Amino acid sequence: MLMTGPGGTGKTHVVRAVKEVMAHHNAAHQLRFLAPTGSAAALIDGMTIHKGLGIRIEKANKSGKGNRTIGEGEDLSVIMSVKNKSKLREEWKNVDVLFIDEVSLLSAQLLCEVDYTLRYTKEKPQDWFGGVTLIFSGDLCQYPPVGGTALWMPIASNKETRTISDKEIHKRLGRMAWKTVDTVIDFWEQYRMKDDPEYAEAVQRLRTRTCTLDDVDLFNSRVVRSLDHPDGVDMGNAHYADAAAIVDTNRLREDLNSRKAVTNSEVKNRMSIVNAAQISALLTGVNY
Ligand SMILES: Nc1ncnc2c1ncn2[C@@H]1O[C@H](COP(=O)(O)OP(=O)(O)OP(=O)(O)O)[C@@H](O)[C@H]1O
Repeated sequence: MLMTGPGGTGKTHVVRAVKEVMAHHNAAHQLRFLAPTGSAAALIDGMTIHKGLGIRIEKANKSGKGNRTIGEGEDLSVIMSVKNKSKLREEWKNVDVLFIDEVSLLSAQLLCEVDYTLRYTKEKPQDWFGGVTLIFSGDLCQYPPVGGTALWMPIASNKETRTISDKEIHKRLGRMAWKTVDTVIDFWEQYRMKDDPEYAEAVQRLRTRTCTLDDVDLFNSRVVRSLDHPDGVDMGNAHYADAAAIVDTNRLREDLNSRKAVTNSEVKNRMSIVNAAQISALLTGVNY
């Protein structure tokens, strides 16, 4: 099943609600919640797909460019990797349903690995996803996967070749796995921007790449104030106390969040306390 619709229509909200209902009925162990990235996983209190299914990030063939000749009885499993096999079987033995959120970030190649891993883990090699029911949630108009092929991308017709790269095999199998989705639920009611219908309509046009020049003016009128944009929106203004800002770096996000926390504590006449964390592990190649 696929639950889809524009951002802010409540897809993640439903995923969270299902989780709570199942926990209430002591059936939480039958469901797993995964997402392609750490941030998306955190929103549903889940794990990344790689962690939840023990999929190694590096490939057996690191370049992905090496060619394999198909039809020589070669087993696909040799180019896949599943670690801690018995641990994985134990962890997944009671799981019947897997939710994957932010599906636009899921590549065909990774879906192929999810399918293979579940077949192996559930010991049902003949069944798609090892017989586990997959519920995808997300919006395919949003960000595509990094370094992989989007699930909606059609596969080019077979060029009568017997030589095919690992990456291509994964892509084709992932696309076939995606094609097993037979139920689509469309979300359309806007919750996140319900108090700002003008903005919601412009965002909807941005989603379908049909923005007007007025939309561009509207977006530009909402740029946060900075040295580059001295006339921009002042997030410290009480009018914008509940406004969400979209930023392009984690650093800027942290900066805005801490300023907002200080403003909120001043408005509510509360003291703000900053706890500095000390990094004890040495991470090579990372600058702080
Ligand atoms: N049925 C609902 N009733 C009340 N509030 C809701 C409902 N559904 C969603 N919301 C609220 O609307 C906001 C957006 O919801 P949510 O994050 O689930 O949307 P989404 O479709 O997953 O968006 P995105 O595609 O950007 O991840 C959240 O603050 C959520 O709490």
